[in-house]
Amino acid sequence: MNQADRQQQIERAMCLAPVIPVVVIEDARAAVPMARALVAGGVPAIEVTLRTAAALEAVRAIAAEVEGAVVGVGTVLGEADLLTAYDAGARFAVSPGATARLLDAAEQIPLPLLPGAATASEAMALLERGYRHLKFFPAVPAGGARLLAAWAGPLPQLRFCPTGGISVASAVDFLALPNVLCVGGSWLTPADRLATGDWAGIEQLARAAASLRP
Ligand SMILES: O=C(O)C(=O)C[C@H](O)[C@H](O)COP(=O)(O)O
Repeated sequence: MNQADRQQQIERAMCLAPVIPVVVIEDARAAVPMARALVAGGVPAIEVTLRTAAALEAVRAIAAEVEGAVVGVGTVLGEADLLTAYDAGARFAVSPGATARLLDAAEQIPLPLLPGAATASEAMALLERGYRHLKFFPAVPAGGARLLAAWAGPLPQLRFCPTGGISVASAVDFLALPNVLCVGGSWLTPADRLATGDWAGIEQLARAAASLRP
């Protein structure tokens, strides 16, 4: 898989809905009903962070059992994370930043990577390596929609998924920008709703997120 194919695949995932939910899953048994609720609400691309012991089992279950879901893996820090994500059936990987070692590894694995950038120099370095789709992280603390709007002039080739500190209110500001395809956020899958199995509540949050694009 070449970089152009990877970029096309990641763009497809980013365009499925205005929001990619960023999930921290503690109990893998919640994965399938949670993903079904998100898909039913109109939010099919789901990022499961590698921050918990249950994450990979959750990715495996969603990939195998949830029709319509496009599951990705987040908090990817190195080659081992990329390999385990690929083996678990992930369709894309997301990293908070980028290192040369991570990018070298990503070129060896047929799994599209959405790498994080927070400065113009980081974004330019990724553009040099063929990345046109980036995560902007941490979106709100790093400068919010005003910073991304400022990048649209000198870096018009880049498209972003801002993530980090985004709420429903700030999502609207980001989604109005020409260089934003979607935003990422944890607000669709709150820990308490996952713990109590409130799938109807998660579907409702997904439905509201799916209708966010102006
Ligand atoms: O895990 C990763 O790879 C990250 O980069 C961090 C996530 O993007 C944020 O944790 C999003 O969470 P909220 O800020 O609560 O919406």
